[in-house]
Amino acid sequence: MKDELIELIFQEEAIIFGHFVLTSGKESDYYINVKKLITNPKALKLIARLMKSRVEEMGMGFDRIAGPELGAVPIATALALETDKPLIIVRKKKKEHGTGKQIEGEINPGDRILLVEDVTTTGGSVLRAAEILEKQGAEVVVISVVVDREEGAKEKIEEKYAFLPLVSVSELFARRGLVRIEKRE
Ligand SMILES: O=P(O)(O)OC[C@H]1O[C@H](OP(=O)(O)OP(=O)(O)O)[C@H](O)[C@@H]1O
Ligand SMILES: O=C(O)c1cc(=O)[nH]c(=O)[nH]1
Repeated sequence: MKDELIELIFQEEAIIFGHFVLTSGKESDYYINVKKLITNPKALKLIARLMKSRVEEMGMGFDRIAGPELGAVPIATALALETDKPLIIVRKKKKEHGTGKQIEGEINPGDRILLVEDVTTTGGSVLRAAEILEKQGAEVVVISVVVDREEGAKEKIEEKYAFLPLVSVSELFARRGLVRIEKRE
């Protein structure tokens, strides 16, 4: 399944080259456009199945699945359908009207959460979501991501949580026989 995902990433042109500014403000000469995968039913199903089997292999029990806006929402939804576990969506900021909520979905104190993300670079975005969930009494037990860019997220996340990337960027580059000149700061 993992090889199939790596193939799809190239087939769907979910890795592109050029000059990109990232969420963290860092700059990069490549970009993982996971949106290409999460809008493709075949790829989305594959991601959900792979995440489910990897989490099961770890033997990690969880009660709910959470995904931060935006990229993780389809992934968390597909995984909720695959596992029959309830879904939680974490907004980037509180809704400014209506319910005023930042979290959609129920959380009971002590609920064990599988938190998913599309891409991790510094890990800042997913760790912010984890903090928001924990303020509501949840316990984040594992963070799973489709592609980890290996730019510090793993080290930061593993200070507190189990981390489960489906694919790391070095595996993508190795598959294509590409050599990364250097990691940009
Ligand atoms: O690990 P980090 O350094 O925090 O970077 C990764 C984050 O950047 C992207 O989000 P983006 O802000 O592009 O949001 P989107 O999903 O709403 O497009 C991605 O979806 C992660 O959330
Ligand atoms: O760090 C980011 O913002 C980022 C990097 C990347 O490769 N893809 C993405 O969607 N976001």
